[in-house]
Amino acid sequence: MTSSSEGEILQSGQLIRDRWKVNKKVGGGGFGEIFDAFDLQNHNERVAIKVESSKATKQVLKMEVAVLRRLQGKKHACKFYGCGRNDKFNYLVMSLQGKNLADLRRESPRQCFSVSTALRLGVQILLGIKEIHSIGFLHRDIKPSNFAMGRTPTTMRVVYMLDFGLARQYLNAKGEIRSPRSAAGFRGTVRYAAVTAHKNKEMGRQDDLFSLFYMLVEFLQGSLPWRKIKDKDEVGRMKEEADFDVLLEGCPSDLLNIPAHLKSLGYPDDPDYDLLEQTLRNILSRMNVNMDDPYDWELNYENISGRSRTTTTTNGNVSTRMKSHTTAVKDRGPENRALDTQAPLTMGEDDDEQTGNCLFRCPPMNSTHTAEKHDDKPDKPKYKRQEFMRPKYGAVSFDVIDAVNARLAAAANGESSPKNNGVVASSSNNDFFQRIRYDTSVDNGKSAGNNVDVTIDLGLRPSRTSDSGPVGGSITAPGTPAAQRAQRPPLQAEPARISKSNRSITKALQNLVRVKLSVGGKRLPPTTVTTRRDTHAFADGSGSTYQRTAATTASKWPDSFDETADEDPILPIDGAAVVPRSPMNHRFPRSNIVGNHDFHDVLPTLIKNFEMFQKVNAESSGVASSSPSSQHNNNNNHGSPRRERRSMSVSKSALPIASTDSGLGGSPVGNGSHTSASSTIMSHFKSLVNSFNNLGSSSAGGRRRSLSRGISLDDHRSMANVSSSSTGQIKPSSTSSYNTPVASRRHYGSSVEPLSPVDAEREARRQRRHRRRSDIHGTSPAAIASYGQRDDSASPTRSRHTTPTVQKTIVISDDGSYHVESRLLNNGVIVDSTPPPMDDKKSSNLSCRRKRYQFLNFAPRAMSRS
Ligand SMILES: Nc1ncnc2c1ncn2[C@@H]1O[C@H](COP(=O)(O)OP(=O)(O)OP(=O)(O)O)[C@@H](O)[C@H]1O
Repeated sequence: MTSSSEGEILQSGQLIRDRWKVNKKVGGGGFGEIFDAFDLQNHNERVAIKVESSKATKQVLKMEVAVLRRLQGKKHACKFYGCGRNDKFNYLVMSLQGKNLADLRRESPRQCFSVSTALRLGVQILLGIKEIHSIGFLHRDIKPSNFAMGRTPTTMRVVYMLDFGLARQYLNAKGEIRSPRSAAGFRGTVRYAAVTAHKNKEMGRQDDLFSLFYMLVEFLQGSLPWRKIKDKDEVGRMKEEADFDVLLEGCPSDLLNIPAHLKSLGYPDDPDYDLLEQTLRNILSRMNVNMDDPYDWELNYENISGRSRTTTTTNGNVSTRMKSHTTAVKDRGPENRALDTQAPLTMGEDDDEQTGNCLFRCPPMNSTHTAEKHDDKPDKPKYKRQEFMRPKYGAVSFDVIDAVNARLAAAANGESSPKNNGVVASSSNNDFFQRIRYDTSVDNGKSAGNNVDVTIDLGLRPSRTSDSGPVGGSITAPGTPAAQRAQRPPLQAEPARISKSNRSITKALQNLVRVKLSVGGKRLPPTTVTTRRDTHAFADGSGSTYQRTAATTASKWPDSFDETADEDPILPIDGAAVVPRSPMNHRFPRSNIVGNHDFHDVLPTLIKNFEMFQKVNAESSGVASSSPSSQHNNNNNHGSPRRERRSMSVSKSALPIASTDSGLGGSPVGNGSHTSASSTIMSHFKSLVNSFNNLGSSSAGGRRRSLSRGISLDDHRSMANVSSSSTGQIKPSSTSSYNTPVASRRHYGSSVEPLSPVDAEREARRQRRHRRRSDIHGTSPAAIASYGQRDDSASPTRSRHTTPTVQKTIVISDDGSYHVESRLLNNGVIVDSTPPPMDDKKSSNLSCRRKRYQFLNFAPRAMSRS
């Protein structure tokens, strides 16, 4: 069989089952092509044949057949004539209808319908949806191009529902509601899909009706605010944050009842179809609209000013009113018709919208009965971007922002909750919390899927910098430039939302893949907070995740039409960019090792780290900390062995610290306090240095050789620094950082302070343990370095051919605080970065593998969950 044109399955004149003679193509969507044909056995009656290639990856016609058969006898369903398949295609023969509603709206000069037409269409569509729900199915792709007017004199004013390819049974054989899946792939068309679909949740009946609501808004306003947005998640966020008052500006306010009702419904709830219908009918009756009044197109779109068609009916324009769609359908040759139906692939199914035709605003209702004309003067675009949104940003994955900020606000306000381990931030911590900046972005990059990055900027500045106000966080919309980010208002912590945050954070963090830390504006490498499957992306039944740009996502046509099939795996369609998010192309494959960390695991650690910073800072200012631990530290004589050891260190490590700053933390420091501060800092340094040594020794033996081979240029430069510091003074360089090569770490450490016999013994024990473990597990830095370059599947032991280098940098801030950055370089490329633990006891207890991931100095509890 040859096609009449490339890509078409049928050709004009072709006979199917010796009964249907193909005339021409009248439509094409994502899943099939629709041909106009003659029924030779039925007085050449015109029929529509929907065909799909038997080779199509996505077979949906079987579902269509199943649903259409069940819908027979319903007012808004096409007549079913037959179906079949051969080795080339599957086909469904049904009654031929007229133009679809997307075409009809586009043909309107204002791209919108009058209120009369829009709401009467709305009533019919509502009833059509009610019909499909009544047979136990959801449509899941409610949109204007899936509704068409009849084409015969008796059907031309009836709306017909088309395209059941994405339908799903929500009732089982017993008529009970099927239990919802915890995660369902996105189905539908992005522009009209309900938020539920955007969230990949199981859709319910209310979601079909929500799509109807969006259709109505578009009918009335001429467009939807997200019509140009390509990103599905962004659209979802816009929908969730939409202010319906603004969305329906100038429309009958009763329409607000529709989303209000739908929002109150959950998956199993029965929508109140009558209430919705009544809402529409009430408006119509208030406007004195008759259901028999002509539709806009029957009046050739004359005088469409938003005024009720009732005025025009008095014009007696009966001939136009009764004009059949037959003509219109006939007029549309394949060259016009084939592609002007709703394209399934893009956000804007309307080509003209995509090419930037400006929007026209539907005149407000109160002008309906006035003589005021709106016809000639195009109104300004209905929606400016984001105008329609509420000023809060907390939708979809962005819940995490509110949640994080609320939690921080709670901590900063001194509230304690079990979730933050009872850690109460003192009022002196407020500065710290105010300076924590959360900056998120949804990354819809080519390979990363719908990940959410959260950058936590720990503004570790001395508290004296009170002039620096709170750092406003911002949300980065996916794919939007920084400029757009800047437009958005700073995130405000909202105590009122704390309880919601507590709930939503876990949910939101399901999508949270990476956390980036930056200290004092310096970005640390990303780490994973949670590695739960990314349910936010397009997930198929097999667990792999797809990214795609197609507007309509389809369910699979099972081999046998299994109505109880629980999964609707999606398949790539129509050349859409599909990137299976396999472990092989995950951008940060190794982050999976980290395990599932809840934010609540992270926060206490942050707070603890901060407390340590505070303590040092307070001591450096000569102010005794009021916290018991600080007092204890000051007393120097009692408490845990660790404290005692640290106290010992203090006495031994009273080395002068030369700093470019006038004093530690900028505070005037007297002799005593200077000693105390420097001692404490030195004790921390000692921990750090020990960590250096430990990691260096962990690369002993053959692997160590490979490490030392790879000292980079940076390393050599930094060795100069080190030698200059080996005089026993730690001298921050102009950048306040030291680069410490592997080969010199031990020397560097010794130069700071020799280990006590106890510490030396402990150290030796730990190194031995460390060596054993890293050899057994292949987690030596060399192995890790290589592993970091590979995908998940790469074996750590493939590291032999690489020349990894460990580069450590101590970054000392002006205020005396510091942190250590550790980088694993492979052939000069940073493959991993791991600040060593700040707590030497902890470090001695943790394996090399664990230490690698201690960006946040994760609490052992959190680590043990990985
Ligand atoms: N029975 C019919 N009579 C007349 N036109 C039809 C009929 N069925 C479909 N069409 C036209 O073909 C277009 C595409 O049909 P349909 O939606 O069934 O295909 P699809 O491949 O599922 O499209 P999409 O992916 O856009 O949903 C419709 O918008 C409509 O204009």
